Amino acid sequence: MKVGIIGASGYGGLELIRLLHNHPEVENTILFTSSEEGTVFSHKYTHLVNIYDQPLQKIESEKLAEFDVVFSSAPAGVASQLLPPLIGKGPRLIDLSGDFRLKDSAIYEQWYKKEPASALAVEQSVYGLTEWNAKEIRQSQLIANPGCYPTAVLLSLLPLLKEQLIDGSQLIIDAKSGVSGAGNQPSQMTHFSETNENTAIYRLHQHQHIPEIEQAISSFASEAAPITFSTHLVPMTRGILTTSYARVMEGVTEAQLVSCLEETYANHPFVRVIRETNKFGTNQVYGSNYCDLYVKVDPRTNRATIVSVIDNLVKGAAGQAIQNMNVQFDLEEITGLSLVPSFI
Ligand SMILES: NC(=O)C1=CN([C@@H]2O[C@H](COP(=O)(O)OP(=O)(O)OC[C@H]3O[C@@H](n4cnc5c(N)ncnc54)[C@H](OP(=O)(O)O)[C@@H]3O)[C@@H](O)[C@H]2O)C=CC1
Ligand SMILES: CC(=O)N[C@@H](CCC(=O)OP(=O)(O)O)C(=O)O
Repeated sequence: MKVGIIGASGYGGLELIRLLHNHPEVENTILFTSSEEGTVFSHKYTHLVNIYDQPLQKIESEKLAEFDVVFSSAPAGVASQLLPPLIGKGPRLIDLSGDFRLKDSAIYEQWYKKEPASALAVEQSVYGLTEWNAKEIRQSQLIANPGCYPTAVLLSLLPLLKEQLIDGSQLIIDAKSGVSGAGNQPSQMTHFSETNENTAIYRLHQHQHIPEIEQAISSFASEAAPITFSTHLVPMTRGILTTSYARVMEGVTEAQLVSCLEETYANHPFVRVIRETNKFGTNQVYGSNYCDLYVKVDPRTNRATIVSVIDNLVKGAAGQAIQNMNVQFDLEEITGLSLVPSFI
C-alpha cells in the first residue's frame, strides 16, 4: 500500500510514521507539509535518520489522489477543505481531526468555531470508533477518526448504556490528559513552567468533545441526555484516564457490569477488562493501542465508577486510525499494531 500523511510533522503524524513503519502491508509512506516543503524530514527529526530521509512534499490534490490511503493529521478546519475533493477518487481517507465527526454542521460551528465541511462530505463520512462501527468503516471512503477523550469514554460506557445497566440520564465524566494531547504548537497552556508541578481543569463545559460523546451515545446506545464532562491537563506526556460516575440500575450487580464489558469486547483484541487491581493507570497502555477498562460499584451510593485508560497518540489517534485502515482493507485489525505497552 502507498500511504500519504498530511500533517506528518505533528505529534499525530509522527505516531503514524512510527506505526506504519512496522506495518507489513505498507510499502511506501510519503510525508506532506503546508509550511516546510523540501525540508529533509530526518533533518527536522533526527530520531528518524536513516528511516525517513525524504523531503517533505507540498500538499497537492493530484498527488494525493494517487495514494491508496491518505491520513490527515492537521488542525481542525484543514481536512474539511482538503479531503472532500478526493472523495470518489482513489484513496481511502482517514481524518484525525474533528472535521467530519459531528453530523450537525451548526453544532460543529458552535463548538469548533470554524467553517464546517460540506454537508455531503459529512454525510458520506463514517465515525471510526472501530470496535463499534467496523461494518460501516469497511465500506466507507472517508473515516472521521474519533477524538482521544471520546475514544476512552465511549469504549467504557457504551456497553453498559446499551444494555441499560447504568443510568445514562446523569452521567458525570472526569477526564485527564497528558500534554501531547494538545499537539506540538507552543502555547501558554502547555508551557513547561505552567504544566510541570500543576494539574489544571480547562475549557470547562466548553470542550469540543462534549457533543461528540453525546452524539455517539445517542447513536450507539440510544441515550440522549446531556453529559457533565470535565477535562484536566496533568504533567505527563502521553496518556488519558477517564473516570465516569453513573447510578447503577435497580438490581444490577458489579459482576453484571464486568461481564457486560467482557462479553462486548471478547472478540476485540485492543480492549481489555481488568478484573481486580489496586492500581490502574495510563502507564499500563503507554505506547500501545490498548484501551483498558476497570469498573467498581460502591454499594454505599449504588453508583458505578467506570475507569478507562488509553495512550492518546495511539488508540486515541494514530493507532485507531491504522486499525480503521486495516478494517477498510480487510486486514486483521491488529496488523502492524501488536505493540506491548512500554509501561515505564
Ligand atoms: N495529539 C493528540 O493526542 C490528538 C490529536 N488529534 C487531532 O489530530 C490532529 C493533529 O493533532 P496533532 O498532531 O496533535 O497536532 P500538531 O499541532 O502536533 O500537528 C499538526 C500538523 O498539521 C500541519 N498543519 C498545520 N496547518 C496546516 C494546514 N493549514 N494545512 C495542512 N497541514 C497543516 C502542521 O505541519 P506542517 O506545518 O508541516 O503542515 C502540523 O505539524 C488535530 O486535529 C488534533 O485535534 C486527535 C486525537 C488525539
Ligand atoms: C490536552 C489537550 O489539549 N487535548 C486536546 C485534545 C485534542 C483533540 O483530540 O482534538 P480534536 O478531537 O478536536 O481533534 C483538547 O483538549 O482539545
